Amino acid sequence: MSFIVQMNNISHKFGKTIILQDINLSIKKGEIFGLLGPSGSGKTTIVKMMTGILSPGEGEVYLNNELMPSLKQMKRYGFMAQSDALYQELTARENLDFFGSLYKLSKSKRKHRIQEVMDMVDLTKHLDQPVETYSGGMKRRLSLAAALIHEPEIIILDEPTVGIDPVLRQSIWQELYRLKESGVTIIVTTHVMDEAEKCDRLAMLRDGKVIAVDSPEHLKEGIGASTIEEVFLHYGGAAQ
Ligand SMILES: Nc1ncnc2c1ncn2[C@@H]1O[C@H](COP(=O)(O)OP(=O)(O)OP(=O)(O)O)[C@@H](O)[C@H]1O
Repeated sequence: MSFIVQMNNISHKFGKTIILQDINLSIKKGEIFGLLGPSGSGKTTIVKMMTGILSPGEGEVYLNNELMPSLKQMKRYGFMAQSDALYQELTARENLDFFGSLYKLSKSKRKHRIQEVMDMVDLTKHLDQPVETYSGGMKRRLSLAAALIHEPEIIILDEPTVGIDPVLRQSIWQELYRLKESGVTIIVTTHVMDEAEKCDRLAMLRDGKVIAVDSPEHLKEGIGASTIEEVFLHYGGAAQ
């Protein structure tokens, strides 16, 4: 089995506070891997380490068997952060063109990809509208489009559907399934149980520790639970 992302014995402190303790995670190519845990459990810190934005105090992160941070590997990621990193006064097209140029895509490639990713997130009609006129949900979808512009092999989404209505949430998940079908590995953080159910495998986090890792079905079967919430409570997690 080849793993696209590996985190080995990761521990981390901010000041004197221990934030992560002995994290070991192996993510398979082409799976949707969820990090589920309450606010402050360390999800964002973990994904920042995966992308190489943050170096762990102890332990190693490997992407495609290469030790992170590696500039070459960093380009293989698309990262959709919690707060939208968009230029409000620019149009969607200008924003995407800018992100595409950061990844050194040619002008014609950018033009082609802008059309493709905007189709994916159903925003083509709003391409030439300034982002400040977008609704919150539209901004989230545009952020997803921006994270996909360079055709990344791995996409990391930090709480992608926070503040998004159920219909849009569904459409973002449909998009994630389509990406998975095309071989993209998807890593998603969430504190929402029903979203966790949609992942192929799930790591449950509490206080900077991994308390369980498996598919949602196996996690439930293992303890005879009918919901992921029950599993989380069983392993010592807190309610949302
Ligand atoms: N730069 C920092 N300096 C000090 N403490 C930090 C820093 N970044 C995060 N923390 C702390 O680390 C802990 C884990 O934070 P993290 O953002 O990884 O959690 P999270 O699970 O993503 O939470 P949320 O769901 O609220 O985003 C929190 O207690 C947070 O206050």
